[in-house]
Amino acid sequence: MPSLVLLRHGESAWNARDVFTGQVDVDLTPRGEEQARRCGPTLREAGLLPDRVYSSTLTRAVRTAALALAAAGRPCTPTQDCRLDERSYGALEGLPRSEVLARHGAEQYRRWRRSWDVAPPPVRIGGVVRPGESLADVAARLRPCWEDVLAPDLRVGRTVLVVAHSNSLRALIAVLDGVGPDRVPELEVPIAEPLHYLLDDRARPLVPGGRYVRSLPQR
Ligand SMILES: O=C(O)[C@@H](CO)OP(=O)(O)O
Repeated sequence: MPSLVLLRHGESAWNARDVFTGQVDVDLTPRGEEQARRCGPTLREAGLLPDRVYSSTLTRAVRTAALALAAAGRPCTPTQDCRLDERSYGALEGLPRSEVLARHGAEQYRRWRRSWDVAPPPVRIGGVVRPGESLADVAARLRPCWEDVLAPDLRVGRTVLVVAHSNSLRALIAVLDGVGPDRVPELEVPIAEPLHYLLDDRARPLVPGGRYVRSLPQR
């Protein structure tokens, strides 16, 4: 039966400093590396070693995938797809969350982080303007990745691991589970905790929301 495992990368340097990250390519902290490694045995014990591994193009996701699979005894280089990249947080990237909260207030802060259709403000780098992305924008770029890359692997019964980010995974979950804009704010994806979806042969979830895979207690 097709299995899809979604995994958010381990702690990054900017997660540790509580800074908006978006598409800035920061690396894992030593703690994040350890969190990634711990996912390997968890997947192996759950019988979820993947046939195919996809990640975003950002270092923290690529390295999480590589560290987890090496720790599971199945070293591999993930196939990178930029449609799995974190949302663009535009002008918020690099700002401490506490500063954004204090300057703009709780409601605007919540809209930028967790609404369906409010995009963070654009950022100008050199002469180039990069827009912020709403979750709806992220879902729009993810849908073709789901249809053309992930779902075809799943429909032939493969186990697929996707290593990505807080918001790209929230968008993918919204697409998979058909979560509407009103329930999108409730979606949260914890760091380095594999989320397993068992799917039918048309790659539709058998249990909405999937199930987090926990490691067996240490003996
Ligand atoms: O800053 C970011 O890019 C993301 C992930 O850390 O933040 P949030 O989950 O708050 O949207």
